[in-house]
Amino acid sequence: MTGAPWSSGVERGAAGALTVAGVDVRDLAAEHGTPAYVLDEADFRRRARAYRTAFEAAFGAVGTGVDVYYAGKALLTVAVARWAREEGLRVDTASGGELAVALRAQVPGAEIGLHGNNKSDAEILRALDAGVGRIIVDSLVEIERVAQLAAGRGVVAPVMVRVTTGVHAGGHEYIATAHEDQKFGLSVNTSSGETSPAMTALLAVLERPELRLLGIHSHIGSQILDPDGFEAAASVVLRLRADLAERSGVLVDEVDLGGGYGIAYLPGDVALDPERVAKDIAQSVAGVCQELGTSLPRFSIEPGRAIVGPAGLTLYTVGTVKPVTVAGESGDFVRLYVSVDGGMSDNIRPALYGAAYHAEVVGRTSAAEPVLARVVGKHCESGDIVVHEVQLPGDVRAGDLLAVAATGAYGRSMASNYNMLPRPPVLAVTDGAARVLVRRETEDDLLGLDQG
Ligand SMILES: Cc1ncc(COP(=O)(O)O)c(C=O)c1O
Ligand SMILES: N[C@@H](CCCC[NH3+])C(=O)O
Repeated sequence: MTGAPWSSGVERGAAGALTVAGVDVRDLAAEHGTPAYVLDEADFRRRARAYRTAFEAAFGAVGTGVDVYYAGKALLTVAVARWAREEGLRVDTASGGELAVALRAQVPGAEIGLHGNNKSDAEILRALDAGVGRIIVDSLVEIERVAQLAAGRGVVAPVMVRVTTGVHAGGHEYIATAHEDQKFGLSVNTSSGETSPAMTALLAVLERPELRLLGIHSHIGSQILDPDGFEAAASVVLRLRADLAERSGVLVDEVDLGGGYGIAYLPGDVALDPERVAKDIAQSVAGVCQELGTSLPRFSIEPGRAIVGPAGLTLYTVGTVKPVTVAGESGDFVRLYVSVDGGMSDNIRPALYGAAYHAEVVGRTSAAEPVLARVVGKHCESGDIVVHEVQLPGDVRAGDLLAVAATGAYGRSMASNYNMLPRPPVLAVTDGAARVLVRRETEDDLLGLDQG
C-alpha cells in the first residue's frame, strides 16, 4: 500500500484503519494497549525464506553451499528464534542472554553461533556446554581464553576468527564495523610490514589443539544499500584465506560474510534485493577463488534487520499535539509536534543514529490537509524524537493511533526503561489472530528490581 515500507500483510481495511495480517490495529490497541511492537509473522518467514533460497541458489550455482544465520541482536524472542529455524535458518547470538533464548527455542547448539568482542568466561562456557557450532573469536586474548576453557571442559572449540577488512560500509559511523579505528575484529592490515593481527590470530588458533579453526568471519556494517562492500570484503577475506594456506598449509573450509543488508525505512527507499545481491556476491567470490587458484569455501551470512525490520511496526497513541513556530532559512514555518506514549525508550535509533522513519495515523482515514509534523516521545529529553519529519493529517489529535513502519529490528532489542517506562509488548499477528510473544513490562517488574 502507498509505497510505504509496511510489512506485506498490512492493508487499509474497509473502515479506514490499518490491518496487519487481517487484524485491525484498533483491536490490537484495545486489547493490548499502546505502545506495542507488532510483528507480521508471515512477513518475517517470507523474508527468512527469501534470503535462504536466494543465497542457496546463487552459491549453489557457483558450486558451493551457504548457511544463513538469523542475527538475533535485531530481535530475539523464543518464537522468533523458532520461526527462523523453521524457515531453515541458523541463529547468530551476541551474548549469553541471546544464547539462552535460542536454546530455550530448542535451536540445536550446532546451529548457533556466538559473537562478542568481550565474552565472559561464563558465556564461553555456556556456549561450549551447549555445543555451539561456532564461537567467533575477536581478539588474541580471547583465543587463549577459549582454548583454556575448552581444555578445562575436555572439548575442542570450533572457532572462526573475526577480521576487519578495512571496507567501510553502513548507514552510520556507529554501525560500520570493518574500518580500523573501532573495537571489533582483527585487522588484515599489513602496512607495518609485519604479520597482520588477523593472520597472527589465525595462526594462533591453528597452534592450539583445543581449538578447531572453521574459518574466517567478516562483518562490515549495517543498513548497507550498496552491495559493492560485501564483494570487496569477501575478496579481502578470500585472499587472507589463501595467504593462510600458503603459510600454514591449511585452507580453511568456511567464510562468513556477516549481515548488514539494508532495508526500506521511508516511502521510496529501495531495499537490497536478496536475489540480486546473492548472485553478485556468489559470482564475485567464485571469480576471486578462480584467480587465487583455491577451491571455494562454504559461506555463511548473518542478516538480522533484513529479516525482521520490515516485519515490525510500532503502534502508539497520540497525546499532546502542539504547533511550534520554527525560524527557517526562508522564513518562519510551523511544525506540528505530535507526542506519543513511547519514544526513545522503545526506539533509540533516531536519537542514536539520526535514523529516519515513516509514520501514519492508522486508526482512521482523514480528509484533512497534510501538515509537516515531528513525532516525539514522552521522555525528558528534547532529542526524544520518533520521526523527525513526516506529513500527517492536519486534524491529528489526542487519542489517534499512530504507527511507525519498519521498526522490527533494533527497536525492542535496544529498548530501555528510561524515565522508568515499562517496555512495550511484542505481539505477533498471524492469519487474522494476534498473540503476545513478550508481555508488556509493568511498574511492578521495574520496582521489583529495586532493593530499596
Ligand atoms: C557480527 C554481526 N553479524 C550480523 C549483524 C546483523 O546485522 P544486520 O542486522 O544489519 O543484518 C551484526 C550487526 O550489525 C553483526 O555485528
Ligand atoms: N543496532 C544497529 C545495528 C547493529 C549493529 C550491530 N553490529 C542499528 O540499529 O542499526
